[in-house]
Amino acid sequence: MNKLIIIGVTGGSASGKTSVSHAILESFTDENIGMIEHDSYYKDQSNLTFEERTKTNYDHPLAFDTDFLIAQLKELRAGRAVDVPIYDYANHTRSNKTYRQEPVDVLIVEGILVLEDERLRDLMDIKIFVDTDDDVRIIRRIRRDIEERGRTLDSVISQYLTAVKPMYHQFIEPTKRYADVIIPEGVSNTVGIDIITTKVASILQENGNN
Ligand SMILES: Nc1ncnc2c1ncn2[C@@H]1O[C@H](COP(=O)(O)OP(=O)(O)O)[C@@H](O)[C@H]1O
Ligand SMILES: O=c1ccn([C@@H]2O[C@H](COP(=O)(O)O)[C@@H](O)[C@H]2O)c(=O)[nH]1
Repeated sequence: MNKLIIIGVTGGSASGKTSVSHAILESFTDENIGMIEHDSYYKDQSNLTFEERTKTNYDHPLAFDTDFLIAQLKELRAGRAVDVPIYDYANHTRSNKTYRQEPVDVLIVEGILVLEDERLRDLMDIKIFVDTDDDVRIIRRIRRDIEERGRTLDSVISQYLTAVKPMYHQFIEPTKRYADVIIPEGVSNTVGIDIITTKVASILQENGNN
């Protein structure tokens, strides 16, 4: 069995983490590569009313069931498939659906707080921080949350000021110190993406995965 390579991709909300992760995935069309989002492990809140769920701080480490993510990463590392929960952003809770993630050679683990937990960091071979200015991120988030996550302009602004911004400065931005690579401007930074894919290819070769 090949050794699993785990790549952590973090940065603030709407910094471009998903776009960077997809760019890395697309560079390895022949390899066995996959991606897991930390957001899939937001805690189940089906015991709360919708109104109560809107008040949760989704940018705090305690909003996530990181123990479950770590357990599933260890299963994948042991060569066993896992059933990843599917999160429902519009209803702010875990759906009752899952998807099957088979064991892979390279796995990207993406999310705002994936470098915050030391146990998660210790599982990673490469740690990436996508660094995008706050004003660009809020503009992108307004558009995305209204178009894709069922939000109003007022709710996006209020959530940004009360949770997203303060939690970014308290918990996310400080994890930049753990990153091996910082990618300013995300997916537009083609040199940064090339450097990462070259490194991944070299680890795969060293491990004899090809
Ligand atoms: N470099 C970029 N230039 C323009 N738009 C971008 C860029 N990177 C991401 N976006 C857009 O910004 C939004 C958030 O990007 P995404 O990669 O999903 O960020 P994250 O995963 O960090 O929340 C998406 O609508 C995406 O298409
Ligand atoms: O129910 C929820 C769960 C999460 N959020 C917000 O999502 C972002 C993280 O996703 P990105 O794709 O990295 O932006 C986080 O900032 C939470 O505030 C939510 O609004 N509701």
